[in-house]
Amino acid sequence: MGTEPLHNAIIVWSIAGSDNSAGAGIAADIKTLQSFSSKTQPVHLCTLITAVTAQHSNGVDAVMAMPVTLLQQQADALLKDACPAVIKIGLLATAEHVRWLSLLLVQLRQQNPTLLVLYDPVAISSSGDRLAGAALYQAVFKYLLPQLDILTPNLPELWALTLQAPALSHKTAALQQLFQAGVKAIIVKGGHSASQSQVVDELFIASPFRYHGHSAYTHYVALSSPRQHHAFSRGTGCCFSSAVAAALALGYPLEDAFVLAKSYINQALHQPIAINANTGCPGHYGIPSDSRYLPTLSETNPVADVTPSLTQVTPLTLSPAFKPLKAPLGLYVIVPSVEALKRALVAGVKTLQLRIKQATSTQLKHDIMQAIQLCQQHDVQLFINDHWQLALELGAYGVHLGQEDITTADLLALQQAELRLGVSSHGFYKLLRAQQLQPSYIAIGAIFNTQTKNMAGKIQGLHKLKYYCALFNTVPLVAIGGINADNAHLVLGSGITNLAMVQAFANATEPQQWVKQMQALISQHVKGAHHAE
Ligand SMILES: Cc1ncc(COP(=O)(O)OP(=O)(O)O)c(N)n1
Ligand SMILES: Cc1nc(C(=O)O)sc1CCOP(=O)(O)O
Ligand SMILES: [Mg+2]
Repeated sequence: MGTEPLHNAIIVWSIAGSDNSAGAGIAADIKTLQSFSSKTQPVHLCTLITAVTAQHSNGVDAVMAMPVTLLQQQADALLKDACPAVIKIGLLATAEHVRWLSLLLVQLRQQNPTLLVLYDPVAISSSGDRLAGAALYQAVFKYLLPQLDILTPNLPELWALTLQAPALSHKTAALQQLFQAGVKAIIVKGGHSASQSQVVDELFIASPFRYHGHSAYTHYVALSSPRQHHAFSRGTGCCFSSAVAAALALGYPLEDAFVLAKSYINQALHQPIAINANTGCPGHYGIPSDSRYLPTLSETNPVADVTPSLTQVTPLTLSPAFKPLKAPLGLYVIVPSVEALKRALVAGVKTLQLRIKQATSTQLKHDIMQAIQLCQQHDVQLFINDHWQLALELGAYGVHLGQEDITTADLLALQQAELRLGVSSHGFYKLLRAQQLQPSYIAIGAIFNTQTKNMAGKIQGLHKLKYYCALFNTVPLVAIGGINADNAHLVLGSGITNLAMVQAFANATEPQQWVKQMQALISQHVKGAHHAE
C-alpha cells in the first residue's frame, strides 16, 4: 500500500464547557471543526474544558467549574505538542477563569503573533438557563475583550454583556462599548431576533484590521437567510462561531469566513439531527456545495454612528439578470492593445478582453471601436475592461468590472443596454457580492502568483477554488491569475471550465498552436465532466 504525503494539521483550541447532551459546547465545536477538515488541509481541534455541565433540551441541571490549576495543566499539556493558530473561547464559568485566560493569551500571542482569538460569550443556553453573571462579565470587559480579535454574541448576550436594554437604538451604544474595550470585530448573531421570516447576522469591524495579511474590505456586512422553522437547532450559535473559527484557521479573511459560516449553518439547519420528536441539533456534513445555502448580502449600515464614514449603500441587487453569454467563455485571452487583439484573432481565440491601462481618451475610444468591429467580424465575444461608459456608448458585447467599479458604474444602464457583465472576485464574500448582481460571469482570482498585477494577499490556490466552484454553481465562473499551459490541467481539475490568461498568451511563440492546445484541453475537461455526471 503506497503512503500519501502527510499534511501538517492546523491546530485550533476550543476553551469551553462540556455539554453532555452534545448540542453545544465542546461537542459542537468538535463536530463543526471536523467538518471543515480534509486530507490536504487537516484541522485538528484540541480542547480545554472549563466546566462540566449536565444538560438536556429543557435546561441545565448542573454546572461544575474546573479549577484554574487544571485549566493551566490542560494548556501546558497541549503546548508540549503544538501552538494553536486559532483559539475559540466558549463558556468561561468564573471571573478567575477570565483572568487566567487573559494572561495565557498574552503569553500565546508572544509565541505566535498571528494567533486569532474568537470569543463566543456563552451567557444563556439554548434552553434559556443563565450560564454567566455580572461579575464574570465585568472581568470579561476588563481583561478579555482587549485580547480578542472577534466576538460573536447573540442578541441576549450582547445586551447582557453591555447592560443594555434590548432595542435597536441601544445596539449602537453596546457596540461602541465593546469596541472601546478593545474588540476588533463583532459578529452579532440574529437567531434570537423577533423576525419570524429572516435571520440576519451582522459583522462590524472597528478599524482597519488584517487577517492572514488580508486587509478588511468593508466595515459592515449583513447576511440574511430565511428562518428555518423547526426545533432541531440546539447549539446553532455555537456551531456558527466554530464555523467562523474553522474558516479563519483555513486562512480565509474574516468576511469570507462569515459568508462560509452562514452558508454552513444554513446547510446544517436544513439537514438537522433529531434527538427525539421535540429536539435536535444542526447536522454537520462538510463545507457546503449547494448555492441554495448562500445567504443574501447587504452592506447598508443601520447603526451608522458606530462607524460614521461607512454609510455607503452598495447596489447589491439588480433585477433582472444581465444578458447571458452567447457561448461558454472557454479559453479567455486578455490583451493590452488592438495589435495584440489582432494576433489573438488570427490564432483562433473566441473570447477576448481588451484591457488598456494607459491611453489618451481619443486613442482609447478609437481602440475600443476598432476592437468591437474586429470581434464582431470574427464572431468573438469581446469584453472591455474598466471603460464601461465607452463600452456602452460604442455598443460593446460586454464589459469586465472590478469589485470597486461595481459600486460606481451605472449597472442599470449596462443591463438595460443588454451588455454582458463580467465581475472580478477574490473569495467567498466578493463572489457573493458579485453573484447578487446576476452578472453574465464571475472571475475568480488570483489562482497563482502572477507577474501581471499585484495580487498580494489575494492568492486563492486550487483548494479554495474547488470550494468556490461547488458553492457558486449557478453563474459561469472563470479562473484567472498565473495560469499557463503547464498548470492549466490542475486548475481545470478544480471543477472550473473557463480559463483567463494574460502572460501565457503574450509569451506563446506559436500562438495558433498554443490556442489549439489550450482549447482542446478545456473541451476534454468539459466532456469529461459531462461524462461523469
Ligand atoms: C477575466 C478577468 N478577471 C479579472 C480581471 C481583473 O479585473 P479588475 O479587478 O477590474 O482589475 P484590472 O484588470 O482592471 O486591473 C480581469 N481584468 N479579467
Ligand atoms: C488582471 C488580473 N486580475 C486578476 C484577478 O485575480 O482579479 S489576476 C490578473 C492577472 C492575470 O494575468 P496572468 O494571466 O498573466 O497571470
Ligand atoms: Mg478593471
